[in-house]
Amino acid sequence: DDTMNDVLKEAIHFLHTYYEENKLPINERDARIEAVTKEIEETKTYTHTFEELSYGAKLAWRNSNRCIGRLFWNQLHVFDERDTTNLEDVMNALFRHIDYATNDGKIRSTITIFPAKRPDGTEPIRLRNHQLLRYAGYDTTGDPASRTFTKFCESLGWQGAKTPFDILPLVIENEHGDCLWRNIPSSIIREVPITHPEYDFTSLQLQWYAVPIISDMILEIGGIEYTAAPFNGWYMGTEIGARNFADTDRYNQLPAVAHLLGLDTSSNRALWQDRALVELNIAVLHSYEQHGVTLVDHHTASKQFEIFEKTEEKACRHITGNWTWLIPPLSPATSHIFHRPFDNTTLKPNFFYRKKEQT
Ligand code: HEM
Ligand SMILES: N/C(=N/c1cccc(CO[C@@H]2CCNC2)c1)c1cccs1
Repeated sequence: DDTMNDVLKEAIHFLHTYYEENKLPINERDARIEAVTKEIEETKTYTHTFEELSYGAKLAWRNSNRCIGRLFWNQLHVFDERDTTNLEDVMNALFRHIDYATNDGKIRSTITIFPAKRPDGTEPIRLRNHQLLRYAGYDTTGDPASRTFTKFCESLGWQGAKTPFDILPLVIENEHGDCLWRNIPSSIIREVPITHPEYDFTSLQLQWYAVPIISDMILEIGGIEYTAAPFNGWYMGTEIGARNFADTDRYNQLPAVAHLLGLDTSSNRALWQDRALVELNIAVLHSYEQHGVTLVDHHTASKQFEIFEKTEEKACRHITGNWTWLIPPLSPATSHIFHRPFDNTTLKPNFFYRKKEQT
């Protein structure tokens, strides 16, 4: 049937790439393809070797068109948790991911891969969080982006302290719909209080967590969908300073920063929002550096991406990218990215959003 043929087609395409890029013998490739074909005929799916899984996750990162951080695509630590289905064990693997990736501030790019979606479409494990570390959103305080998920957590019995920066619990489910939630041990949570090198920012009472760990995307490798595969890198400063703290439907801090700086916020032409943005982003970069937590500024990140373009060119690989996401939200035209087009073709392996009806 066509699903089986789809998996087979994707599997063969992935295995050709895997064997070619790793300079592995053709006869071994053909033997592997034969074995995989048989396994798919018998079971409608197949099992990746650890090496195939690891390289597939790196390829998915390299193919992520919206990611500016792809220079380091080949440096990804992979935790293989494909045999982990017990909810308590899954929860502990998530705590281990947070701890390993944080590495006392010297962040390590890491992915943990739980069992894949089965041929019948059932998912052994579902992670309900958008990111493993994120702040709760309440009606009048916290992160508005988390309001819906916070209400869901409260419906499970979770109660936050109602501060602007309450770390949400991890919420996971198995195929039977059994749901387990746990607060993350404070010992593995690394956060950075925001200060400014010249101005006194303490009255803003801002902080952010060290490690962004996306936990709601699907990793697809060779036709296999890993629906629970949380991954992290480190932040680019603008994500925190120009979006999370600045967006009016997030922490909306530009007016408070402008007042603290004594700016005239009554006139657009005074560019008070722009001055507030720059100082807020200077504060974020300064604070992470002071606390020894990895963070990249958007100029360095653009330079690194430029090197990535060149290394891909040298490897005779066609680079794909999504211009609208790749340009940084602060001073975008200072980046070379702004001044060139990108082919936004979707290559595989890759990371995908979960389709809405699957929620
Ligand atoms: C190592 C440092 C990294 C940096 C600085 C970085 C930076 C970024 C930034 C700034 C974005 C845009 C996010 C937004 O605008 O909301 C992004 C998107 C993305 N990154 Fe990276 N990244 C890094 C590592 C990784 C890793 C390790 C993976 C996966 C293995 C990854 C996969 C992705 C994906 C899939 C997206 C698009 C997400 C979406 O469509 O919502 N990145 N990255
Ligand atoms: N620095 C990062 N930033 C992000 C990467 C992917 C997604 C996001 C958050 O995306 C949300 C959905 C659209 N914008 C906010 C942030 C990374 C997270 C995990 C690995 S690197």
